[in-house]
Amino acid sequence: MKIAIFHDKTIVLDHLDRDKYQQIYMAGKNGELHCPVCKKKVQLFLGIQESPYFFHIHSPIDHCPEPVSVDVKTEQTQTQELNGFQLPKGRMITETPKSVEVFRPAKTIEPTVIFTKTAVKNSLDGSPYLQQLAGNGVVLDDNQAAAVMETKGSLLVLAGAGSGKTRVLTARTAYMLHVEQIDPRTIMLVTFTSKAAAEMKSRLLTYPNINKSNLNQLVTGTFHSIFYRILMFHDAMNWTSDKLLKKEWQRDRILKEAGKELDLSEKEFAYDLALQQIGYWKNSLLLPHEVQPSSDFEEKTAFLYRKYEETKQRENLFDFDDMLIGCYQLFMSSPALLEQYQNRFHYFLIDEFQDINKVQYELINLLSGKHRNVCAVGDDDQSIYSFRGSDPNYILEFEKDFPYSNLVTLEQNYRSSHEIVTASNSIIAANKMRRAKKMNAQFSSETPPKMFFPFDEEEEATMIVTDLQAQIAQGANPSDFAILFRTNVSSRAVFERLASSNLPFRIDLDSEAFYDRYIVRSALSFLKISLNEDDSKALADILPLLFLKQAALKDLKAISILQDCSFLEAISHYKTAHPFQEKKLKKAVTLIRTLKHFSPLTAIEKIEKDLGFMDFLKKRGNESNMLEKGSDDLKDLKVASKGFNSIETLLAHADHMTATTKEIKNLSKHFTDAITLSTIHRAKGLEYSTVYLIGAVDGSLPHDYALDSFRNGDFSALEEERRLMYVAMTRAKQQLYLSVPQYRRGKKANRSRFLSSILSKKNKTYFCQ
Ligand SMILES: Nc1ncnc2c1ncn2[C@@H]1O[C@H](COP(=O)(O)OP(=O)(O)OP(=O)(O)O)[C@@H](O)[C@H]1O
Repeated sequence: MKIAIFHDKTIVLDHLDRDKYQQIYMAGKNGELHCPVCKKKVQLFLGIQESPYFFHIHSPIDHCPEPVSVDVKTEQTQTQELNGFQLPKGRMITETPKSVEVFRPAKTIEPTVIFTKTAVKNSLDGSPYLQQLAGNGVVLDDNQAAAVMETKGSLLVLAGAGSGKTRVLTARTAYMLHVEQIDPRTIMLVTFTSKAAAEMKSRLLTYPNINKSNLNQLVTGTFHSIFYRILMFHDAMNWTSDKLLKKEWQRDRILKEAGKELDLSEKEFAYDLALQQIGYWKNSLLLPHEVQPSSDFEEKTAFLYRKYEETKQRENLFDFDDMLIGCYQLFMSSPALLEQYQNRFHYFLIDEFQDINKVQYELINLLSGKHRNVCAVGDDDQSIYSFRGSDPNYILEFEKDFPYSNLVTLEQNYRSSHEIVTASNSIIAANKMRRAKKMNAQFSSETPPKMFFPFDEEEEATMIVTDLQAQIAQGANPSDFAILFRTNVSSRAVFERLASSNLPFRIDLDSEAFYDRYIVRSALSFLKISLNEDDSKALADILPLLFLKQAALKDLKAISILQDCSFLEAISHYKTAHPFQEKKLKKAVTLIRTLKHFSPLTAIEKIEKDLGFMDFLKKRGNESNMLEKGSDDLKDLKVASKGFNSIETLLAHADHMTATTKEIKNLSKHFTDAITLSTIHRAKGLEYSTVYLIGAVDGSLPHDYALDSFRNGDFSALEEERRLMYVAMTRAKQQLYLSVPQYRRGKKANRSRFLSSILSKKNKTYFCQ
């Protein structure tokens, strides 16, 4: 049914402005929509699989006939007869749509190549042990078997997405232990996470002829855990765990202390980004005196880096990066010790080699100096950690440092359908810096990937949650689904929609809740103090935005007592050395007072423009976090605020969401069957039956900062973004949905430039924006 009644107005979907769909959807949820025929409650279906329609809440099968077409130009006076039914009088809210935008149905991404199952030879005659493994369900194809059995000399296993890296590494270890009878103490097996190491060990235990005592002698773990053990063994006094700066806030505290010397504001300077930059320098083996800053931000950060290292040294502390640098320095300063370890380790197996950084690479280079038996397993197309110092060049130029090494390429993708694999292949093929390879799928699915076109982030969230609800109602398990996004902040709308549904979901947020973010909180504090002029927390939050120091807080409180006025009023009496500033403060107070009379969106726009929030953000400039810019937070807040009629309801919602985020962060760890909400980075190595990738538009994926670098002539960041899209797409086994919202952060968005390669010529015309 395409017609419904909203209060006394008739809504005809085909004539409804695109930006109103979400509002009407919410009206339906709130019981404000009615059937024009039977007058019972209806809701708007806003999903991915079908175009929107109204449905009766209590009977999914519409029993009322659709009234015939409505003449939208007719101004209705009393009543109107439609198909024999009387429709309520009243004006239609949709007579002339503002925009010509119509709902675009989801688009199927047809594969460009027809599926032909590649005959995969399972190398059973190669080795009786591999036959035994196959008997145990661990079948290996020819290339996998080669990667398992080539144990002498260095080997690069270029393993495409879903090609069975883990299976290969585990089988290779078993093969070395059982068939080649290699002493487990001479093998070092490095994984990307300690969970991966534990999983590999427990899998190995199920393999024939592998016993626990053998496994216990194997040196396994992450780079950090392995090299920390070496340090502890040789210099336990200086490396006890109580000296480790485990938490980010501990490192942050040292940095902020150092920042006082430069008069850097705790709130305004992006200390999180500075910590990340310091980690990058350390992982690239750049000591403080070797850093060559290329911007004002880097200059300040280089100063903080020097101070940070001095503090650690003085207080005898260390951080995670020091574990690797410390070990590297230990080997460099003690050739005898290095030789001892070179004699000890004969074999190195390194997983996720594409994410190796300089210090890790140098350590392996040093330790393998004698035997050169390095087996590196990785996929250059999945290198996504350059901000931490990882560099795909190590995999691209492996043969340079390990001459005479062998290469095995794993191109069978056992995870994803042919339709997903071909789409992913087309996308990644556009990267220049990569080793050529092409994945082949093992099965075809009935359901090729789909692109869908929500109006904006809000509708995107609604459409996904509607789809999830339908699929779970039909028997799918919540854990089959993942919703992936580029940055934490882009998960806001979908988080909110899931939180108000009854679907179980988990989220691994490594940042604060959206409404707790500095810029968002500050903007909301203006609204709070407008409602309650004595809100001291809100007062403290807005001071930097009024270009006042925190020290002013005490004075303002004193003024409010002495002059018996509110905290807000006190600002207008505040004396500074500059009359022009005092005048500005007075004007600001008048403006803040008026905010409560506006809608949340208008009020935020006033904060942005009339209160000089935008100037503040500009001044913050490149010190703000590159990835999650403050000005973007304000845009996101404006999108979120559109759904609220009053400032009170927006503020209540923000409080509720902040509390819910904390609750879900804690609770969701215990959920075993839940939908996953995750950044693409965190989803690396994982797989799900169905993946929804949100925000497949320029500015989101690829991220704005990569587009900026590209404009400045550097294409490497853009290539990393393309790899991120590739990683996201290849997490899906059966079904992949790419969301291309038409508006993002209140502005018209262009579909991600990466998608061009999966659109046929016809489709390209269709998508021209
Ligand atoms: N020879 C094989 N036959 C059938 N299934 C296989 C084979 N090898 C691996 N698989 C299966 O394929 C899936 C993907 O394997 P795995 O997770 O090891 O891939 P990966 O190379 O680590 O992927 P990615 O790098 O994309 O995370 C797993 O479900 C695994 O059990």
